[in-house]
Amino acid sequence: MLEVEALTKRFDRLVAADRVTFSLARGEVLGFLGPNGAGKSTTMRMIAGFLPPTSGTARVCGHDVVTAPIAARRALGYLPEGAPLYGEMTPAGLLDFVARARGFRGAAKASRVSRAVERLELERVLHQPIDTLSKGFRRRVGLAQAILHEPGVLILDEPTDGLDPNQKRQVRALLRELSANTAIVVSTHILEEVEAVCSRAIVIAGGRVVVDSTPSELAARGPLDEVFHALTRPSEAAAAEA
Ligand SMILES: Nc1ncnc2c1ncn2[C@@H]1O[C@H](COP(=O)(O)OP(=O)(O)OP(=O)(O)O)[C@@H](O)[C@H]1O
Repeated sequence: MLEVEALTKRFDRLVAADRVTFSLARGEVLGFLGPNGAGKSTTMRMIAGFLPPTSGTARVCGHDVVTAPIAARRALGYLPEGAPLYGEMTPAGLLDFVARARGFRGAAKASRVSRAVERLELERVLHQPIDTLSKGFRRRVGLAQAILHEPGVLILDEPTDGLDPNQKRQVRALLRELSANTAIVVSTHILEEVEAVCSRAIVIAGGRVVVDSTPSELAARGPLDEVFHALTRPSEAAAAEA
């Protein structure tokens, strides 16, 4: 479903993502872990077609993000960091707009929108401007637009950021449900989230993949926060890469 090949992004002298390589099958939920500035968002933005790679590429359901960006975007749902949305629109208006942009009309459009509204429990805020919603609801509107067309690949940049514990649990359950037919990449700072929803875990530090493993293999190395700390210290990251 998703193949990422030596994806690299340079910003002047900084290499924000350095030959990031992995692939992901349907049914897998990949936790993308790493400290602030590790290169997670940069990598996700390149996969989602929002940032051109300096070199390397990714294929979404077989479509190359560099040479076939429109086909790749059709097959992908993306929740950007912070979920920038059109604040003056209502969730109802935004989801209608997104469904139209995705090519749905009439009854198909209505059913896609109502399914997304139901899954993210947006009924009671549907007609309120997005700017006036709580952070958690804005995040849920962002998730609703990402899953509306039931894409083969979902790229979610910190999907549970700003959600209260009940909402976190609901979103994690939704991700498990969606994963049956989807390959999902989730970036997070929350280590227990990786154990709760992910079948794979990649740790990225200094733009490089330092571990590609499973949450249980990581947990077997010791308490997850200590393992994470050890892996992402600059000297350890360099050693793991060497
Ligand atoms: N447009 C840009 N121009 C210059 N540098 C950038 C740009 N975007 C990101 N960077 C830099 O690239 C590096 C990786 O940033 P990125 O946002 O990918 O990290 P991250 O792992 O997502 O961090 P966080 O967990 O804080 O969201 C950082 O040093 C960041 O400052």
